[in-house]
Amino acid sequence: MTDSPRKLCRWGIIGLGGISTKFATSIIRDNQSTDPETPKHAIVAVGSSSLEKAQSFVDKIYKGRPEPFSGSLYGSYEDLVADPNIDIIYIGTPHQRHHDDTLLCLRAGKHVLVEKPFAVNAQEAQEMAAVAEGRGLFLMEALWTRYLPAAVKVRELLDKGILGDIRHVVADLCRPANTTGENKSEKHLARKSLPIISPVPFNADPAHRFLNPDLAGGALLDLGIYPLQWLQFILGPLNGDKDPQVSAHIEKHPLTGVDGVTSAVLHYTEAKALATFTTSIEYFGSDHVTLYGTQGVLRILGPNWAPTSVVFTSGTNNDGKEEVFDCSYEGNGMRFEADEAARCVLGGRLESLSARVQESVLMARVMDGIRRQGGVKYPFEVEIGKTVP
Ligand SMILES: NC(=O)C1=CN([C@@H]2O[C@H](COP(=O)(O)OP(=O)(O)OC[C@H]3O[C@@H](n4cnc5c(N)ncnc54)[C@H](OP(=O)(O)O)[C@@H]3O)[C@@H](O)[C@H]2O)C=CC1
Ligand SMILES: O=C1OC[C@@H](O)[C@H](O)[C@H]1O
Repeated sequence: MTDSPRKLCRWGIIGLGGISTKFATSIIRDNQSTDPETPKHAIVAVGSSSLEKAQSFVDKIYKGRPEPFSGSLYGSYEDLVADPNIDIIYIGTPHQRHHDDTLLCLRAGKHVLVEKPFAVNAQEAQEMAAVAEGRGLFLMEALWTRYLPAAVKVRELLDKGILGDIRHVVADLCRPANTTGENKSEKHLARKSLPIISPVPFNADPAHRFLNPDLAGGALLDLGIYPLQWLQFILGPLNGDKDPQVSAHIEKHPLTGVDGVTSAVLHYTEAKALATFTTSIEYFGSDHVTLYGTQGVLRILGPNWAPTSVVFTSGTNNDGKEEVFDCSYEGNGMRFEADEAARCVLGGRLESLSARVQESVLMARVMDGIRRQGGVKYPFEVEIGKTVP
């Protein structure tokens, strides 16, 4: 008896900046899954603002590879979505484009994996969900963290009930948006001139997507989504899919007025648990997740977008036995989410159970609520949470 060959998932990629480079590198270079149920990945098309950029993207990704790029290059997203050889499109554009780019792909009949945050507000998120559902297409927010070994371990431990009742979860993520320093990604000029509210004490470029209101910059949508998705991952299932109640404050960034420091308390009323998070693009701060239960404490360590270990302390006094779970992995970790999207698409499933579309809509609603309380509206919104039609 011969084994049946592994299926092949054929990817198209649009928006060829920093994260698309990491994603593409991971799916073709990182150690691939050996699970016979997980398809192999092939990049069959890349679409960019110019053909030259598409060419230099594949030159970079395939440099030193035994196999050359044999797919198609497109100088526009519209051309790429018409390619009949694509199974699924990965969207790596900035926040404010996720809605339009997702609809472009879905309306061309393509399944979609769209970068985080799913959309800039719940109105956009709901429309994306409705179009995917109406056309029977797969749609997933690229919450890559949820597919990493640490998240799989956390789910396993929680399902065993090791914490007793979870009463409180703390998850923060604070990193300075030093856009001319080491975490610089591609810079793009603002399409409008931006008001300079006051000088800031570090090298921050107001046109960069971290800070640019036209690109829905700010801490909440870029970094805050990570702690928020952890809180949802942990408490959402215990809350009967109901929205948590939110109380939030925002300190605006002095340079452009996007959210610079944002804190929220979330009350998961059905779960009878509280959760708190702070996110910032102004300073370097805590990036762990801690779960406090009646029978112990669970710490998820490492930047919480990509944790590499989980530590459980049993007992009711934080004095019990400590158990450390190593959850490290090879490569940059993006291929785990790609594996899941590929399994879904080739298996005929319309969403991933670990990142359901309605949960992305819920998180967009929560973030709208936080921005309403903090008074942060993007220039393209008629009011907070409502994009100009
Ligand atoms: N999962 C993760 O770990 C990470 C996720 N992200 C997410 O990925 C997305 C992109 O971030 P990142 O890769 O850092 O951004 P970059 O600025 O590096 O790249 C974005 C790309 O989008 C395209 N684009 C289309 N319209 C615009 C526009 N108006 N302004 C700028 N770029 C535009 C460009 O590609 P082209 O010219 O080819 O069309 C550009 O290269 C964001 O949603 C971000 O939150 C970012 C970093 C890490
Ligand atoms: O998603 C992200 O994770 C890594 C960060 O450096 C980046 O700003 C953010 O977009």
